[in-house]
Amino acid sequence: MASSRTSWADVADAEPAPPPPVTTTAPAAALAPAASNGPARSSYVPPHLRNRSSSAAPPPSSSAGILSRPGAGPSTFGSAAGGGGPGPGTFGGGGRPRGGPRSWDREPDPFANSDPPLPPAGATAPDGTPFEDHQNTGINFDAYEDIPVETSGREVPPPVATFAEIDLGEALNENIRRCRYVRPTPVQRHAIPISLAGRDLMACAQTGSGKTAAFCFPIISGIMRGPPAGRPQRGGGMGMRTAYPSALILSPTRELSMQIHEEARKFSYQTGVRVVVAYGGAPITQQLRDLERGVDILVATPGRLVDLLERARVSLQSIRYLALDEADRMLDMGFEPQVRRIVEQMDMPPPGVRQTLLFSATFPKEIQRMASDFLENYIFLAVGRVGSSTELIVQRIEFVQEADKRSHLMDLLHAQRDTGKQTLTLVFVETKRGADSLESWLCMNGFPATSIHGDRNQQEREYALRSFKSGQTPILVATDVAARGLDIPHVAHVVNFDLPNDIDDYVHRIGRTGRAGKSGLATAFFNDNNSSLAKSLAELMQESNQEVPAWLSRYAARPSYGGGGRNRRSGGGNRFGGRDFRNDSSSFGKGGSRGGGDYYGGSSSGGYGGSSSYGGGGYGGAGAPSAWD
Ligand SMILES: Nc1ncnc2c1ncn2[C@@H]1O[C@H](COP(=O)(O)OP(=O)(O)OP(=O)(O)O)[C@@H](O)[C@H]1O
Repeated sequence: MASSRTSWADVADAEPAPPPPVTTTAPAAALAPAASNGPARSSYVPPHLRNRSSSAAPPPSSSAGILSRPGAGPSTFGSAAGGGGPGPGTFGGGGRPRGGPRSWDREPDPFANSDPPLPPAGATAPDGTPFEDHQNTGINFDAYEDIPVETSGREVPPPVATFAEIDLGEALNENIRRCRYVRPTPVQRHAIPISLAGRDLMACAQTGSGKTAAFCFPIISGIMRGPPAGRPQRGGGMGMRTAYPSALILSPTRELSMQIHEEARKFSYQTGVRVVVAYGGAPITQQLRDLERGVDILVATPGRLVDLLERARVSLQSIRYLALDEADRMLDMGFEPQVRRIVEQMDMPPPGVRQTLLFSATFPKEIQRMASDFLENYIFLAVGRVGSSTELIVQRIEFVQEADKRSHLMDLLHAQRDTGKQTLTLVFVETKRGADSLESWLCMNGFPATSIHGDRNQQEREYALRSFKSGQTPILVATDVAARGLDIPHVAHVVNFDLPNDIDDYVHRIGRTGRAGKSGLATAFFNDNNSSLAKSLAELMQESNQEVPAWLSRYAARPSYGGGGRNRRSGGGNRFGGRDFRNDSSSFGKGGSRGGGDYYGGSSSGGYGGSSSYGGGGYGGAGAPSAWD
């Protein structure tokens, strides 16, 4: 892998470069406060200088200082110092912790628990080969080489082949090395240059293909180089302070927000960029304290964010970057009202002023159309077919009657145990009650299991996830609350004990295995109750080069099966939905009516929002505020 080493050598040897010009399209209006820095502001070090020694820090009137963020004004930037706010150094401004520019030395090391421990740069493996060759063991980038890529939109920036080709900044490059990322994945190759060029992006790429880094890297890099964020200032009443993040990353579940936060903290380690997470089910006081220390990137679930906005503890007026992970989920019926409220009805700068990045593995056309309200002159990127599953996942569909499911699962688990390999198995069920009961039954039968669903409190959910990840309980029974985004190493087998109603949910569920180039196995129990999924399932399997059982093809061929429900693939003439909806002459434009076209809506109660498995602080069951998380 000579090319990999080359890219790392390039990264490692790079001289610290002077701050390059800001490449985003954020408006470059003059930053008035820069000229009137008071004493408090003199202690402020912009993010792009925070990874340098204090002697190297130029005065605030550097190139970054002539740029403004949206909504920035004298009252936003630094007024805390003069207006009864904290004194010098109390709030480091822009999220930098207290103290001088070297204060990141005290930043907890997010790589401390790396498993195995990270060897020093340049270390060699026992066989004498460079360590880089052994990093991310099992990553099979060749699996991604022939992947079809579609981009559309005006003036699409070209992709890159290595991280060294992209000027992300020295500190971020060092963190990429610490993460042991040798080469960008395909979605990163395309998405990072597009985002760095300041363009809005709707990106679709298969599960486990590195989308988190694809949106985090440009955001962190842009914040490091861009104008300083506003410091927390009084404004919330009762002497409370309002935080002004520069970037907002929204995700649909608490666990996914926590995971993105952990990832983003690694990527931004020692860059001076501060990442804070806010999600429901956890005490808000700690989150408020974190926000008061300053925040550049806020990762949040919609419900908790609305709470913080209503308490005036967060303002979105300084947002330069908005990212929606699992964007199709965030814009479907369950979440759309809250997301619109956050993005359109609060104080967030409009599209074209902020930069908006939407990512998911699935992107139904109707959701694309809706998403276009949030974007301006955007680029559509599809890496692999939209909504397809990776060929790295071997999919097996077995015909199992409801009454036989448990014994069938037991057979699978016994067979797995007989191989002697310690693997993690994720079992998806439809209901919260079903999850509890299957968990107990497995435990009674000698298979250590735990469960995660919306009726468990947050502590229990987090404990379950930790216990599963560590292998202490190698079986996790889950509802769809665990279907999206979670990146759990060593999940070798996903079992769809109950199949979902929607093929996209199936794609996300099985995507918990076969990640980052590793292979995985997904087994589904199919019976007459799942007949409406037959056609889309058979199509998906065919497309992923999987063997489709003859009986499933027969089910799929029946005219009464597979054509309805929420299975957009079966909408006819629109297989895979892997196209930019703007290129589809039959699509209705911005502002067109909803509910037509190939929307897989069915009834609203049958849509995502109504699934009983999402409830109780998760997605919300029927009638519950789905995103109050
Ligand atoms: N360039 C890279 N080299 C090696 N590993 C990578 C690289 N980029 C990301 N990864 C790893 O790949 C795994 C999957 O990444 P990530 O969770 O971002 O996938 P995703 O595309 O967001 O998946 P999903 O659609 O399920 O949310 C993670 O463990 C991540 O650390």
